Amino acid sequence: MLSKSLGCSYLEADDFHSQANKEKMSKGIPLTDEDRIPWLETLRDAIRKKLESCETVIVTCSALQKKYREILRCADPEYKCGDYRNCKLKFVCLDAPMEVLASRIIVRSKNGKHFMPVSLLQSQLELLQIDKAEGIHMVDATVSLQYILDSIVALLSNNKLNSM
Ligand SMILES: Nc1ncnc2c1ncn2[C@@H]1O[C@H](COP(=O)(O)OP(=O)(O)OP(=O)(O)O)[C@@H](O)[C@H]1O
Ligand SMILES: O=C(O)[C@H](O)[C@@H](O)[C@H](O)[C@H](O)CO
Repeated sequence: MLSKSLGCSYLEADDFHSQANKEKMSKGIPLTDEDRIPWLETLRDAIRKKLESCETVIVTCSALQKKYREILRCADPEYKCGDYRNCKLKFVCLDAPMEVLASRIIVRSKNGKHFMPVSLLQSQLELLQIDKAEGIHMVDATVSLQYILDSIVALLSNNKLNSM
């Protein structure tokens, strides 16, 4: 929705998972760093290609930990570790309480549309770690999709990302 509204390209991180990672998650087994690092590196390389051709790209990704986001930030060849403000990659966190996320995942898995079972939600939230210094904007994800879209477009057009 956001990429369409901006007229830019879009990458969904789940499309970069290996079959083995997807099978593991569908069995309710949380991924480890060993599983995640090659996945994040492949996604990083895909983002880098977009940046090299001066494209804007929207990426949706459960980049739960700072160290995972650091891998993605390296898609910007000029990124210097910790220099979040000057990094070309900007992060927005779609924030919702566990119960809301759980009910959405349950509906989605009932439709057979996704490999992610609700049993993995707890382990995902336990990993979620955001350092204030990263300047990541939290966007309320309990509201309508249109309102979420408008909030992110406003952050982008006011150049507010990374300026907390
Ligand atoms: N603001 C919203 N209001 C109502 N339903 C929503 C909203 N956002 C997402 N959903 C629903 O929640 C489910 C999960 O959304 P979606 O697949 O976009 O999440 P995601 O962030 O990509 O999740 P994951 O990281 O697990 O892939 C979908 O069925 C979607 O329709
Ligand atoms: O790092 C991980 O454990 C995975 O990337 C997960 O976060 C799922 O793929 C995602 O939540 C479902 O979309």
